[in-house]
Amino acid sequence: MAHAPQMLSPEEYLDALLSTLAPLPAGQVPLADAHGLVLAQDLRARLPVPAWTNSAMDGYAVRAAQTVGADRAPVRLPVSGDVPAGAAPGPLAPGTAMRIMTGAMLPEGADAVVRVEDTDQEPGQAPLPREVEVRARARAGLNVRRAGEDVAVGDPVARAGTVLSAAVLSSLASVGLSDVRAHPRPRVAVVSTGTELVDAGTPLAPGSVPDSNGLLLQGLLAEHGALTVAVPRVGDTAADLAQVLGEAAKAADLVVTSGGVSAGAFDPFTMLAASHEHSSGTHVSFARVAMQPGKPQGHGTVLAQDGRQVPVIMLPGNPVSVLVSFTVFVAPALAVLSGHGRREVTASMVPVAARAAVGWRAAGERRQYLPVRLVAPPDGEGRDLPDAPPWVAPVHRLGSGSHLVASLGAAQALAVVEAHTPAVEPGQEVGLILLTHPASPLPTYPTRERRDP
Ligand SMILES: Nc1nc2c(c(=O)[nH]1)N[C@H]1C(S)=C(S)[C@@H](COP(=O)(O)OP(=O)(O)OC[C@H]3O[C@@H](n4cnc5c(N)ncnc54)[C@H](O)[C@@H]3O)O[C@H]1N2
Ligand code: MOO
Repeated sequence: MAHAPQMLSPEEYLDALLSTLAPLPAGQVPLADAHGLVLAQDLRARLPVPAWTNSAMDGYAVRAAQTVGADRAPVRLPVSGDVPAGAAPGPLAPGTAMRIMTGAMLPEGADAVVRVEDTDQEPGQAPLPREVEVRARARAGLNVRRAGEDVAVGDPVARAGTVLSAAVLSSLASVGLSDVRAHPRPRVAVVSTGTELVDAGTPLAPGSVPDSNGLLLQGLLAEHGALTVAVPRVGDTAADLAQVLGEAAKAADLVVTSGGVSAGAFDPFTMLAASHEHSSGTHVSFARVAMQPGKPQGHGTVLAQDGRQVPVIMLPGNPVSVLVSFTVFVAPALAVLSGHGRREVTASMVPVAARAAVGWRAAGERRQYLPVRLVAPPDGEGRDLPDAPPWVAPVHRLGSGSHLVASLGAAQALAVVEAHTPAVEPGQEVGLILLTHPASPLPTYPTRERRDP
């Protein structure tokens, strides 16, 4: 009798997978194309922010000393000019005020801005008045934004490893940068294996199945900032698989496949590994990982038609296994390719705490990853505590069954239950990994028991 090899823990398998991957080489990228990329250099400000001292309000630039007592007895000042945003004003003549707009450069000699509301002038469009009555006392610095008060030239603004978020990009533009060294977005080919697969919406012949994993993986890749470059489908022969993999890998930094990695008599990856490994240039190894779903896994390299060896991650075919395996293995692999450090990537995988609102069956010797939704706390359970852990419930009464694809859309997160947990009891603490785009609003699947036909 064949003995199954010992199972690896998810951490052991992830470690083995990540040790084969390196960040994609960084290049110069215009800021407009860099959203979501990982910065590959430390950056300092080339401009101060604000670039010049300017007004925080629409109003009148003055010398503060000339407004002393204006709160009790209004002070009338001649208006010597107008400063719209973008203008470079001349100096403020002593004893006068200049009308100024928000963001416009403060004239030399002025040290405060009186809001238009604190004068006799109406806010909004109006011709330049000859005089203004100031009705509030301005202290030096009132409504003035000083040059360099946010950052000065040479101040550090971002470190290598920073994700170029919308806010970071705006900060880099403000300090005078136009492009940065960043790691590119990983280009990924998705390969669905299985002769049973047909396009979504195609009338089903007996035995065939709509290809949902292709769409699932393509969407997950987009949600994780990767580019999908090919989505071929292949039947269950090793020769076809080798050909499709080589073609798909051509424009890719990574190939992700689903299906064909278990013990089935027609599983093409196992056939490929057994018979074609050396002639096809495919080098893959398989593991059994102590997780449910997602036990059979594989990774290695495939020979692309352009001669490169391209990493491949092979996921099991069951759809829930694909979502779970993507979250636990592919997402960290993409993070490493994208330029994140391995230690930081593995640290980010630690689940947060949650509580089970209902009980469910655990997964024996395997760690369970169960699709859940966030629910209201059961009556009387810490509803008012601001930092109370969220409560969760399975999206489906059949729990973590790896085929429950139709209810997967209701999942907001995966509950993580350690191996050898006899069962999850109501109120028990479990781990929680939030999904990238949790479903909202929440359907409940399904509400009634069904009898098998
Ligand atoms: N004797 C054993 N059988 C199985 C074992 C085992 O250890 N011994 N492991 C089971 C586990 S766990 C899993 S997970 C599956 C993994 O199987 P494969 O990776 O070989 O996947 P397939 O057999 O190709 O497909 C499984 C299932 O998923 C459906 N599928 C596949 N691709 C798609 C797709 N693109 N879109 C939608 N659905 C897809 C497929 O039709 C099957 O129903 O093996 C168990 N068996
Ligand atoms: O481990 Mo399989 O992924 O149960 O379904």
